[in-house]
Amino acid sequence: MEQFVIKGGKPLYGTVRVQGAKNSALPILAAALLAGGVHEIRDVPRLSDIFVMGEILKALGVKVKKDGNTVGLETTTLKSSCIPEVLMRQMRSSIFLMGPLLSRLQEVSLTRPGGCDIGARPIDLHLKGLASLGATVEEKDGVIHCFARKLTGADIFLELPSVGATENIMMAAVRAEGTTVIRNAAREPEIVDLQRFLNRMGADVQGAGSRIIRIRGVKQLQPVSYEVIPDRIAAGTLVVATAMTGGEVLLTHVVKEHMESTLSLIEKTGAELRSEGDALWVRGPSQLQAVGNVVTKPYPGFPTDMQPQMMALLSLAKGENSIFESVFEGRFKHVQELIRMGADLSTVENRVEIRGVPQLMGHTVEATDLRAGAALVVAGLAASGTTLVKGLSHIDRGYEGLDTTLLQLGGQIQRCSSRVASG
Ligand SMILES: CC(=O)N[C@H]1[C@@H](OP(=O)(O)OP(=O)(O)OC[C@H]2O[C@@H](n3ccc(=O)[nH]c3=O)[C@H](O)[C@@H]2O)O[C@H](CO)[C@@H](O)[C@@H]1O
Ligand SMILES: C=C(OP(=O)(O)O)C(=O)O
Repeated sequence: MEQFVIKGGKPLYGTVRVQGAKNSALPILAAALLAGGVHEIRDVPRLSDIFVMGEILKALGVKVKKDGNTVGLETTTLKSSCIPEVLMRQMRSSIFLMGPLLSRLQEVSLTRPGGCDIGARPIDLHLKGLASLGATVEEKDGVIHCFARKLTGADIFLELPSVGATENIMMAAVRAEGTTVIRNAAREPEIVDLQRFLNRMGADVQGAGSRIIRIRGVKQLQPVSYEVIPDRIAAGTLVVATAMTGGEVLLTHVVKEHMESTLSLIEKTGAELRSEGDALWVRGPSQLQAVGNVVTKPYPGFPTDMQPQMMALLSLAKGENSIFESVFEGRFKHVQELIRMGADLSTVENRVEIRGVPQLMGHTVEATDLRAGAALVVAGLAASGTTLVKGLSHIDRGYEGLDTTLLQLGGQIQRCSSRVASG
């Protein structure tokens, strides 16, 4: 087992390029199945979730070729519509294969997806959406079998603006007969990126980024070469780390407009931010200030994927804050770990009250999910003494070489096997 050994208290300085977006790359790799031929997807971050997506695609018959951050897919050879359970369990994003397989092969068999333990994360909206397009959905002994000789456009209202359900329905609808309208659609930038990718392949999708998405079915799609957008959560995590350590960092490959809610909160803590083109300059304050109540919301609200990192930051802010988690009911597993590091936090249902402390202290802590892990790393960078962060498999799901990136910025972080670190 590996862990990070972090010697805290050193401000981050330097320039770093932000990775491509995990949450764009995963649905786009799945969407490539919609068109037979050779696709090239660029700026794909090297993450364990991307590796798993590659393994699933291979298991379905696709030829996958990786060269650095470029993934080549030969999808003509797609032959299976059955996703192995062992791979389904490894991540939530395995669910993205449903829409494309149903569209291309008229059927898909899979089990419920795995992923981070941050809540129940049902898939009812995905299944209802596909059923509205004419698919029959049957579940027996834990296996979901979904089939449709023909998919037909429909008017679909999502009870919640689910990111994954919006994307799955978009992918299933692009080759359906007629027009599909998704109402109360999620508006995340990654949905706009998926629309751009689908349209580049020849689809007719309009409205992503707004509450209503219209998809006019087309007969044929072509393979394409495409570059995914920058990762707004990876960028936000580095901004938080800079602000917490009182450092000064220039991030490149950033779309600032995708980060408005995160950046406006971080600015309120006293950090200075300036942007030009795709560059974002951050300087941390000598003392972080409280911002009041923070509530996670679907985009354009403050993202749940930044909540744990923001909690680490506010733990050091002068005054009192609270964070209300409105998206996932179980996304507070980092709270106990931050308390071990000296944070003054108390939880009441889905709200955490944060009373700022002058200093966090190094401790041995465990990442229980991806962003909880990111929060513990940024806390460790700012803390006095040494922090050991266990559970790196969670962090590696979403950050490409987080340790290498932080080392490049002068952070004192090392990836070690637990035996070496404790011996
Ligand atoms: C790969 C990817 O893009 N992952 C992101 C995506 O996850 P994901 O697409 O899984 O998240 P959703 O937007 O679907 O989930 C939002 C809420 O809807 C609920 N829900 C969802 C689907 C469903 O069928 N039924 C249902 O009740 C969920 O339990 C949750 O409470 O959006 C989340 C919310 O921004 C982010 O944290 C994840 O990083
Ligand atoms: C929860 C996350 O991702 P996923 O939906 O892939 O589990 C995340 O990126 O923080």
